[in-house]
Amino acid sequence: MPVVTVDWWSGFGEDKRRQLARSVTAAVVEVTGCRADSVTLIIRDIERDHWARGGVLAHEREAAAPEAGAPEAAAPEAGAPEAAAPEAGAPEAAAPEAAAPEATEASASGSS
Ligand SMILES: O=C(O)/C=C/C=C(\O)C(=O)O
Repeated sequence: MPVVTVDWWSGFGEDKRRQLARSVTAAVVEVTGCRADSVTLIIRDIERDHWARGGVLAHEREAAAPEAGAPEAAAPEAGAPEAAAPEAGAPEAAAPEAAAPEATEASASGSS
């Protein structure tokens, strides 16, 4: 009975929540092999004044650079703003294969 929680900024509408529910559920089913009706998704809308990164509240960061982080301004259909321009310090941007367990398994099976 997998339970997935997504915390994201308030502003996405019901269509986006429905799309997220379908996509996340499909991904969990694909990965685990469980039934779709056993997957629970909890979506929590967080106001930007209750969200801080790097010690700065998001609404204050947005006020300083409005185009930098608002999902509405960054075409949410295309994915998170970070997906389009990963930050230099993000581990997944630096070496995605290093963190993937499949890479280790593939190497192990290939060498035996
Ligand atoms: O930059 C952050 O700290 C958070 C960004 C969050 C979103 O873009 C979102 O929930 O849509």
